[in-house]
Amino acid sequence: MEEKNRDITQQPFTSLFIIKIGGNIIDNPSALEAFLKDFSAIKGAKILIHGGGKIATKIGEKLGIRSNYIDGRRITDDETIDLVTMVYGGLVNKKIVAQLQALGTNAIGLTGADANIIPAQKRPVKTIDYGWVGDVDSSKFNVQSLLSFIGHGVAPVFAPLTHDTHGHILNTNADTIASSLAVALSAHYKVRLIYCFEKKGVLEDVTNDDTVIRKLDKALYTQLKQEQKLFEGILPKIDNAFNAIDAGVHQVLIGDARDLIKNTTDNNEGTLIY
Ligand SMILES: Nc1ncnc2c1ncn2[C@@H]1O[C@H](COP(=O)(O)OP(=O)(O)O)[C@@H](O)[C@H]1O
Ligand SMILES: CC(=O)N[C@@H](CCC(=O)OP(=O)(O)O)C(=O)O
Repeated sequence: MEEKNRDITQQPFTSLFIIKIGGNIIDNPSALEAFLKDFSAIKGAKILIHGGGKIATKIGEKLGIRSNYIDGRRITDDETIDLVTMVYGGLVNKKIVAQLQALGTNAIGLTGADANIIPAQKRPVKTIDYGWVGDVDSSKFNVQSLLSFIGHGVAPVFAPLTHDTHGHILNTNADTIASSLAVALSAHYKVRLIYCFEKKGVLEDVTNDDTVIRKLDKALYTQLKQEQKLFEGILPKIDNAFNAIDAGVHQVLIGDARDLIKNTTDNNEGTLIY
């Protein structure tokens, strides 16, 4: 087929890096700058998903909006959804996109509402009312526009926001968006999902960066949880990582944002989930 007639949404089965960056890095300007330089240097298809929970909490405090979390999910009432829409969809997303443009990477900032890429369901109230929090199902994602951006060499940058298809923005955990996008795009690309944070990987001893667990399967995960060596944010991150692997994502890694370049190669650092 002639190149000019090639349907760019029909991708050859090549590699795609889906990279998630968390709040501790975003909140540190020099760490973020170094990370974005490395992200820019990655050749080929790539998507960035950012969090920003820490920044939303800080700005909320200045505005008199208190943050409450249950099981790692922010209780998102009316004023909190406005707060996170401004912080994730505006401040954080647009600053990252502008920095990437300055580094020569053509990026487009998106929420899940844009191009209807991530329709979500407001979490039903059972014992806890999470408010405007969205649960996602990767089989409902509309990835055609994403494929088109990627096919044109544009890197999508996602804020952790989705929508309920009835006009409301929903707050969705960034780790979950990353794993679900990885699943949705695995039909089109060989996906490597990389969770970047401030530690070397999943650690046997959280206070010692020399104790990286290089390979983590479910049996070892269960054992480490029983030994109480894993707690807080790393637990939902690992759960999301296993969900991705179970749903056919080629590779999932949890590692240090500073090791991003190494973690795009087979000579990776960090923790490989399998
Ligand atoms: N064994 C462990 N190895 C690595 N991190 C751990 C471990 N146990 C608990 N953690 C905590 O999990 C945190 C990562 O989760 P989180 O703060 O949600 O990251 P992010 O905001 O980057 O997504 C680490 O900063 C660390 O405090
Ligand atoms: C529902 C829910 O909890 N959403 C998260 C979204 C941000 C996030 O995931 O940020 P990090 O990756 O930096 O933790 C929140 O508002 O904190």
